[in-house]
Amino acid sequence: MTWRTELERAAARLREAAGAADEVEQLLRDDASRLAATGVEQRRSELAERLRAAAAQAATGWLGEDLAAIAPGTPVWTDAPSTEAVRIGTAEIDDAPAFPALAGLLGKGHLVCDGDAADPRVAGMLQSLLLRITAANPNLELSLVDGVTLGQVFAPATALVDAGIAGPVATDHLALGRVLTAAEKRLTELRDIAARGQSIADQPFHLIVIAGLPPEVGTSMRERLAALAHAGPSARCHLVLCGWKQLPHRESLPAIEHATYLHCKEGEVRLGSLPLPVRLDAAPPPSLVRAVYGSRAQQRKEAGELSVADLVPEVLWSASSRNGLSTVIGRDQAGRSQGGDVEVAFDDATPHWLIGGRTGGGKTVFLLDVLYGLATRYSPSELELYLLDFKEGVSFTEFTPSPLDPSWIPHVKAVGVESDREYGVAVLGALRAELSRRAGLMKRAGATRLARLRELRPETPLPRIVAVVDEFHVLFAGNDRLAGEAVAHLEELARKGRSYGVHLVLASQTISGIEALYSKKDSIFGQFPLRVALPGAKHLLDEGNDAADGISVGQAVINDAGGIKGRNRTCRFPDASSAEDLLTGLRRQLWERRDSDVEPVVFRGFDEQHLEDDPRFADLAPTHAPVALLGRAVDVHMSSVGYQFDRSPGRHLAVLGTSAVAADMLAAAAVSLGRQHEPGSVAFEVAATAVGVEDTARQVVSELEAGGHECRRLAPGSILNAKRAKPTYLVWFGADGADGQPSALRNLLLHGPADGVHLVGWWRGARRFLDDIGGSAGREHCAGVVALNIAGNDLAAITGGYERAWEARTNRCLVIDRHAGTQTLAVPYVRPGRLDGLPVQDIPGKVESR
Ligand SMILES: Nc1ncnc2c1ncn2[C@@H]1O[C@H](COP(=O)(O)OP(=O)(O)OP(=O)(O)O)[C@@H](O)[C@H]1O
Repeated sequence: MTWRTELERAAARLREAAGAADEVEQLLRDDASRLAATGVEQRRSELAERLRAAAAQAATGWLGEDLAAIAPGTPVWTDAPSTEAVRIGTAEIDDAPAFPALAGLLGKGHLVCDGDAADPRVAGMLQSLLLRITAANPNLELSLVDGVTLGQVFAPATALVDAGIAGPVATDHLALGRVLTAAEKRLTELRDIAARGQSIADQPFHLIVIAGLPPEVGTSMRERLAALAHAGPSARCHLVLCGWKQLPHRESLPAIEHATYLHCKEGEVRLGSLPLPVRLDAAPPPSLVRAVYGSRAQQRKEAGELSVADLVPEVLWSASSRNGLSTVIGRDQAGRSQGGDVEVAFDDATPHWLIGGRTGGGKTVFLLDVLYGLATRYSPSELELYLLDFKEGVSFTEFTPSPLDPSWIPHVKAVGVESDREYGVAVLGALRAELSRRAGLMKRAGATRLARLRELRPETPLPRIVAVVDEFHVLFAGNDRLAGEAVAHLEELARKGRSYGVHLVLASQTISGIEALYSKKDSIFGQFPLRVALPGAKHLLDEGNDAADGISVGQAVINDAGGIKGRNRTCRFPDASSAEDLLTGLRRQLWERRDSDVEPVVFRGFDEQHLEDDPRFADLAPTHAPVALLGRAVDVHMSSVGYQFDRSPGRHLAVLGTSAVAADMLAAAAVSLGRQHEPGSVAFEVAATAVGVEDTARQVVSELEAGGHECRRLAPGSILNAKRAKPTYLVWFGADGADGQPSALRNLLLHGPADGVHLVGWWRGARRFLDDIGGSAGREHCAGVVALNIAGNDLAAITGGYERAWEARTNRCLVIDRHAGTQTLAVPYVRPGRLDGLPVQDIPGKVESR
């Protein structure tokens, strides 16, 4: 074969590679006549020059220039290149560089090399090729496989892996198998799109770079590779396949179609049928690598992420919740080029959500994103929020007023922070009652859907309700009565909420604990089609759906079909915790638009409750049915808890327990009663026989006197035999032992109410109290009992009821009215700072020891 024929072939290959060699061919044709006339040397150098020029046209800039000559600050390309050729080395004539050796890759075919990355020439070429392709293609997905150097050859590309442009480097045949499976799946998807007549031109190229095959790779995997090579180019999938060589005693290698072959011999590398040896490109300079990969990673980060501001719609409160609620939550990596925004919805298809992730996995941030997204789209007449958090933390406090910022999110009706299980159950119970109310409304209106009811009853506010329960598994802790109630409420809400516009979001670090506890798992959790798996989520997606295994903080797998495979969307969601100023501004904006000044109820498990803050206390006025205010109920609205006095038998009140909180409760009772009587119509008597109550007693006296009441201090020995000429409240701090006159006490309990004489007393010992009132026979004579730190058994002995389940604990009391048949768990009224000042052993919660 003549030199000229060879070069013509070379030109043909160049054209194949670059699609730009027409010109080269033309040049060769034009020169044919002159070639004969001039010397070989000159002809060679002329041709080399022309080929150099043609190659420079076919592969410009990042694709063709000498990487060592490119400045690190050179920008990567923002538009896809118009040519398919990429330089892999330099063709040499007589050991001197002649012109760039190109291969057609993205948009064209594959590059196959019999050497692998264990050969430094191949390693260098791979590194420079990867850099060129990355710098030139803004829309690229990479899969990196290295079965020969354990990923070493791709170490410079770590930034691409971190940014999600490349998957983690596959170093064994199993990982290679996963890469192939994913590529085959993508291929099918793109082919389907194309088959529907839609363009795939704006889909990213997928380049699989195999630096060397893992040793275990067998026939079937080689055949899969060949099949992928066959079908790949039409679906924008290309291969750089190194280490593709016949092994001794193995069956023959399948052919790789659409490929340019690179043969690495001992001292020489040949590219396709180019008649010249090729010196493969060396590894690029590290500074260039850092600059290119860093800037691509940054671009990917910016393109793949929504900011918190992107969660907010252009116009606030303009959406209708008639058919459901939805908000954007993040951006989908794969769908980036098509916008890729991921929305989540509460609608007929996904009425309830389940969110899982390990501690620090981003649950709180995800919830904040969702809640701000919803609260900015829907007005409070379209959406109400109930937020419960069972962990120690501050997740939802930002929706509520604080001393520094009086604003709140107007959709929020109730927030539980470090909630009691009782509070959680109370909120769920209230939502269930709302469900029933809506069911009644629908029946009467003849509607079967919320949307229809809203049409028929436009005057009735029927917002959708979203209840978020963070760390919901706490509700089930204990497997007791409360857990049973919680399950019953959740089941009902999950089953019927869809029809009535009540939606649940349950978030937890794990649901495995609950699975073990409740065989009803399927019936409950089957009702939660939307699954949000954050890093470390366990048992949230179907078995075998491992989409959440590799995600990092800030990413979520959203699955809208109960966790089944094939319905995952992995997205990035913005970090609300880093946008405090923006969120504060938003909260203010929403707050200023509110049409009600009713603040959300905030239940903070460990907050003190004070009588002075009770709106009911401020409204007290003289009445015939006075009520001693004692605390705030652990219910949705934290309603005030009182004990009513009238002239029926047994209307006395005993506060039981060693805690000093009892003295404060007596004070709250006395002061609130004082407000409900005209001065002079009743007398107050105050006895302080317990140690350490003198201050409180004195304060009660002075407050009652300030209210115009007659108020007598009684000394020990004279407490029960004082003459009472008018209705009287005997407020007794430390009634244990009945001042040595148990029979006088029983007499007072028995006959007092008829004359308007009532005892409001504190007994430190529960059994002492029972003895003083005459044992179980005397129960009927004191209908009001407040349990502080007393044991459940003792309480049951006093009431004759079933209060054995009572568990005394910090800052809680049980208010029992035996006549009304009520038992109310409450937070007792205390003097401000009381809990801070109490020694630990005196805080109610420590059951008295006997
Ligand atoms: N989308 C995100 N982007 C970047 N960082 C995030 C993102 N989400 C969360 N983080 C980071 O992770 C930290 C923990 O997140 P978050 O408080 O939401 O976790 P959590 O799952 O609620 O944890 P815990 O249950 O322990 O409270 C945040 O302070 C933030 O720094």
